[in-house]
Amino acid sequence: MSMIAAFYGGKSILITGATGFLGKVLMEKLFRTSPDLKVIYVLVRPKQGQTLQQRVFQILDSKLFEKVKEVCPNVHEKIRAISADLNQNDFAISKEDMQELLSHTNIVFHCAATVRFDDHLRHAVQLNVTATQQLLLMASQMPKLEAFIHISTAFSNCNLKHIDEVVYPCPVEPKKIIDSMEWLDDAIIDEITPKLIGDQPNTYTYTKALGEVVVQQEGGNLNIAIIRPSIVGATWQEPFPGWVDNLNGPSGLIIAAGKGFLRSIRATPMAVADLIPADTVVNLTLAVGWYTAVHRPKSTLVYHCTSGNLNPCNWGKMGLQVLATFEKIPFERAFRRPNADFTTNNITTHYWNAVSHRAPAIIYDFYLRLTGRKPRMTKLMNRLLRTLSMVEYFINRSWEWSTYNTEMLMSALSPEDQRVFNFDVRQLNWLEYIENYVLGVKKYLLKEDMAGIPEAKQHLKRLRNIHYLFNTALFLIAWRLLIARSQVARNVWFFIVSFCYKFLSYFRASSTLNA
Ligand SMILES: CCCCCCCCCCCCCCCCCC(=O)SCCNC(=O)CCNC(=O)[C@H](O)C(C)(C)COP(=O)(O)OP(=O)(O)OC[C@H]1O[C@@H](n2cnc3c(N)ncnc32)[C@H](O)[C@@H]1OP(=O)(O)O
Ligand SMILES: NC(=O)C1=CN([C@@H]2O[C@H](COP(=O)(O)OP(=O)(O)OC[C@H]3O[C@@H](n4cnc5c(N)ncnc54)[C@H](OP(=O)(O)O)[C@@H]3O)[C@@H](O)[C@H]2O)C=CC1
Repeated sequence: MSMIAAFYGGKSILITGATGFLGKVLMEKLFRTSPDLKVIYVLVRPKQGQTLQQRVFQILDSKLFEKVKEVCPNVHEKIRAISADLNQNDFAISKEDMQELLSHTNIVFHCAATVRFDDHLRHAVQLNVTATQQLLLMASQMPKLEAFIHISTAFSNCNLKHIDEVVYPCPVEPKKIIDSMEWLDDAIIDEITPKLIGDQPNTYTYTKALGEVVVQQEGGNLNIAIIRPSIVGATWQEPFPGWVDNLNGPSGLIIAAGKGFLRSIRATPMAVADLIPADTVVNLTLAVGWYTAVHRPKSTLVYHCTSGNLNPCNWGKMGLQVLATFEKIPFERAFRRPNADFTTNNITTHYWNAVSHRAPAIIYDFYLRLTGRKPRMTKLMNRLLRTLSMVEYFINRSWEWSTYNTEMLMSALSPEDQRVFNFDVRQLNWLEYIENYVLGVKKYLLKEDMAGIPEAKQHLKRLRNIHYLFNTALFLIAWRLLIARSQVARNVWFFIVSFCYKFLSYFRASSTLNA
């Protein structure tokens, strides 16, 4: 019997960010392994004209939860959606709901965050710092609380090369930042943002670092742990391989490469691609929840959930495997044949951006205009280039994350828990994982049918022929222009033609003799 699964039985669990990528996988695993848990409270905001209930039921009715329905048929009754906006005071939670949360919650998993790299500092601070502070305040009023698990990111200190499982101090105290956001106007915030974030690449990593300091400073007597995942990718094994439902991290770029939009990417092939599957993160998170509640470590422990030091894979290997998978499992209606390449040089990056990204987009938009349709490719390409510029920082560097706490926890688990809540990334076969990832992107993100693969392959063959035809025509035109202008080119041309003629004459003569 799994001790961890048994621990969550009968518990009331509060999850923020349950409608997000990681939150959904976390809920799924909890319901599947501990179907006798009492209730999961999820803080949700109404969105896109859907009520809370509709949002939550839509998640429960998705493919991700198919296995849950078998072991926990009454899953709909065990989830309680609470209307909340983490940007508001007291999260805009009603008094009754707040009372219920405060008096019943046993475990808190704080996953909600803004994960956009370009978010305005005010918003990023509100969600990643102030909301964390408020949640801690709420947690301190929960008499039955056993553990508070905060999800951060391994990149919260990415200005360092070697990162230990400790909370690093920030140059400016989070409290001062929170206060200043209240009275500074947007223009001034824009102006001081680069100075404040210093050597951090964006407001996301900066505010996640501040959030950790808040957790450490304001955790009081709570039993707290911090989890730092690196780049969270599709699921490895559970509930099935390759599940992913948003474009963050590599997923959007895999689509862009598979559809033929992405041709070149400024990345260091030997840099470590520190991906970590979503189910691995969730298994560690649940194990940490159990350990923190049962063993009550004296200080706040930080757990790195990374792959680079235990089972490294680099961007070069990952890119090649992604491309190899497109051969077997192509995406439908590709714009061009998938053929993305890595470059490390600024000049070649600009060159390929102009030649392989912008020029085809402009030509295609021209064609769309000519045929009376709305141009859209340039806009899409600009968005892709913007995304590339945002992720460049992370794909041209390698980091070393120590994993003592994570390894300590692994050895503290029973063999059964090590199996059910496996977070040993050394067992991961990257080639298999990446293939399943690409397949998952096709199935769950693009919602493409496997039956369409032969047609997609045909389409790629047509694109290849068009490509050859286009290149041949381009070469002939260029050559024709050259021999019209240059005596040297003309001489070379006459030499080639006379050589071919002589060769043919010789061939014809020898075949006549043989006959
Ligand atoms: C050889 C091949 C190799 C390929 C593999 C290479 C892999 C490299 C991967 C590197 C990843 C590095 C990640 C580092 C993560 C750090 C760790 C964390 O904690 S970070 C935690 C993780 N956080 C992150 O990863 C956040 C990163 N993302 C961002 O910060 C922002 O998306 C942005 C600033 C990049 C673009 O902002 P903006 O231009 O304002 O665009 P919006 O977002 O507002 O979307 C507008 C519309 O476009 C749509 N769409 C969007 N992207 C794509 C796409 N790629 N495609 C297609 N469509 C896309 C989107 O659905 C939307 O549609 P609609 O709803 O309007 O219909
Ligand atoms: N994905 C990754 O690569 C990595 C993620 N992480 C961390 O993991 C955690 C989860 O990330 P992930 O699941 O990928 O992120 P998502 O963007 O998929 O999910 C974010 C969640 O936060 C919720 N949220 C955002 N704003 C509010 C708000 N104002 N009020 C209430 N809820 C809100 C979202 O709700 P809604 O659905 O309503 O928008 C959503 O449920 C984050 O803390 C992130 O920093 C760490 C490392 C890497």
